[in-house]
Amino acid sequence: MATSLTFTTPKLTNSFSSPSLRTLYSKLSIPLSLSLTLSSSSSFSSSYSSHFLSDPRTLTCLPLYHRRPLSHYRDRRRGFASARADSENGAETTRHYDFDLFTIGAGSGGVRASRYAANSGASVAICELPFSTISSETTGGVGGTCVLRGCVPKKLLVYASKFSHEFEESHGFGWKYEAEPKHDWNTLMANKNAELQRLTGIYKNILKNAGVTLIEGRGKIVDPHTVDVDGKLYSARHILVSVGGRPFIPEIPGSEYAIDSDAALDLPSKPTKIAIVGGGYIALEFAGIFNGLTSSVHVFIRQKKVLRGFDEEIRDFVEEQMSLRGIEFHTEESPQAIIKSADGSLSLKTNKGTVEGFSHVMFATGRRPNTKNLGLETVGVKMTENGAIEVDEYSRTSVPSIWAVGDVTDRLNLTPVALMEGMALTKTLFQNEPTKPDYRDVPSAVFSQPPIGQVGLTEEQAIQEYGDVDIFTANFRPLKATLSGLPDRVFMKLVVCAKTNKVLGLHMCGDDSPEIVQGFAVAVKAGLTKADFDATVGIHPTAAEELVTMRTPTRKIRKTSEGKTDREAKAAAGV
Ligand SMILES: NC(=O)C1=CN([C@@H]2O[C@H](COP(=O)(O)OP(=O)(O)OC[C@H]3O[C@@H](n4cnc5c(N)ncnc54)[C@H](OP(=O)(O)O)[C@@H]3O)[C@@H](O)[C@H]2O)C=CC1
Ligand SMILES: N[C@@H](CCC(=O)N[C@@H](CSSC[C@H](NC(=O)CC[C@H](N)C(=O)O)C(=O)NCC(=O)O)C(=O)NCC(=O)O)C(=O)O
Repeated sequence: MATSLTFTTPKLTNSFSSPSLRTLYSKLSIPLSLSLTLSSSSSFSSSYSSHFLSDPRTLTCLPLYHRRPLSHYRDRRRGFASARADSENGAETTRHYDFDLFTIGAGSGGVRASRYAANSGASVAICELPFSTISSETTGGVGGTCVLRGCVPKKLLVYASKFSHEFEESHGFGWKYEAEPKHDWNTLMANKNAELQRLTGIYKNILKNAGVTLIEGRGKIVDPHTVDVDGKLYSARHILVSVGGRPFIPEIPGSEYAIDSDAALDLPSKPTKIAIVGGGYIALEFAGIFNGLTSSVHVFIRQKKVLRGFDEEIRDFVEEQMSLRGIEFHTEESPQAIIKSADGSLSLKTNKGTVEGFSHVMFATGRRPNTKNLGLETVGVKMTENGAIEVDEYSRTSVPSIWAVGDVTDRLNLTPVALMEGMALTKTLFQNEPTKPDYRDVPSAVFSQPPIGQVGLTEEQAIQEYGDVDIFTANFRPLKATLSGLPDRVFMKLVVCAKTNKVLGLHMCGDDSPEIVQGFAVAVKAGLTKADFDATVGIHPTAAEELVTMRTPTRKIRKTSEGKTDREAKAAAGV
């Protein structure tokens, strides 16, 4: 994480590459008196690129400048004056660059920043490796992790796998089948891959329509304003690194037999029995996918519980519900070796013993920033120990003309956060509006089965930060389970500040949690109180209505005079 950095805040940089001042004024038909005033800022010429001027849509708009009040020009001058400070950043204001922005990596953050920069009038290029479902040093694809190897294909597989539970549920509602429904893996893979091809095409079009130049190849930074793509050099006033991350597999004997999440999304055949190492988002999501598709699933976690960092009750609840669906959890077991038998099956040796007979062993042990061979060390971009690019609050690296967004910075590794960072960067660089991404109350979901949705503080974080909190919980059997006869339950929790009545956190595990929590995240982000929740009428019968009908606190946690919570005080006193 880059929180301890003290880089300077970015200068306002209305920084477009530069046609000559005189030509620009004549094209804009700005009166000489005004142009003289403007020229005193010395950087108006750097405000619009040749691309901007050659765009016919732009030229038809230019006379509008005549009609703008003088204050408009004064405001712009403020921006341009600070653009002069670019020279302090190593960007020569008089130098012509091929592009205002050159982005390396066309994933969520890179695409978002590039197309919004282009929409703001900047000339933009983006480079990306050729498409493949599995990423490598030479393959990637426009769309990046989310679209090609993460959120999207994962969610398609989640949808595929949910049917088996629904078939089971259906019996209690009177459905009978002559034979058990069968799943065809090849159909799923073919349809999923066709969708990925469609999406990468859509993203190429999105870039094209925004006027972004797409260059296929591997980008490498050679100096603070130059990127080499497979031997061809491109200069840019700003360089954005948005290359994301890659799955990380710890080196243990036999790790070459293990698959990662890229491979797990594109297997030639369905696993019969799979070991999944790790207890994070990816591990739980794939455990649900393969369990739903009727593989035998074993999850190995080195902690006592899954999902470190999540609310403790949610951690317990999801593990219990997943176990009830047939997933076997091996807790406090660390992998030591993978052994391949003569029949091709795999065994996983851990600190507690060996489990045999796996067709696949998958590691979901985190992801690492993709910062190798990018030339970052050569130009002096600072990185953390795990290879993440260090950035300030505006996504600026230690080299002033180089910026980074998304997973490569290892801040909050979620697609919507990368989008937010990309948007903020565009505003900072090309809209005269320095903008910091806002990481408060970012909601997130785990598409496990059942899924989790959460926003705001966990109970543990709230106690730490506020001391006195009221906890409201609901743990119930949803209506559907009454006839399905399955042991499915739903858990919900509201964490409320005892002093202000503000809802500090909201957590849910059960069907539709991500969809429900997205809506409630607005309320939490807006700082609404428990009284506001109570004043909202429920929608009946839904699971979500519980969130506005939890009247009595499950527990009230209060700091004692020694600064301990009631709970800690009782534990210390042995009661
Ligand atoms: N739905 C979503 O929004 C999704 C988001 N993501 C994002 O992708 C990123 C990567 O996800 P994921 O891979 O699940 O990573 P996480 O960091 O969430 O989880 C990694 C898991 O692997 C364990 N682990 C790490 N190293 C080892 C090791 N050497 N041996 C055994 N266990 C190990 C960790 O244990 P321990 O807790 O002890 O460190 C942890 O349980 C996350 O940052 C997440 O934000 C991914 C998928 C979906
Ligand atoms: N919420 C929908 C998501 C569907 C969706 O957004 N699909 C995306 C692809 S995956 S999502 C990939 C991700 N897009 C988004 O997250 C879009 C989010 C929202 N629409 C927004 O504009 O903020 C991204 O990488 N964005 C970069 C950028 O927008 O610049 C798409 O392009 N669909 C077109 C189609 O299907 O025809 C669902 O769950 O069904």
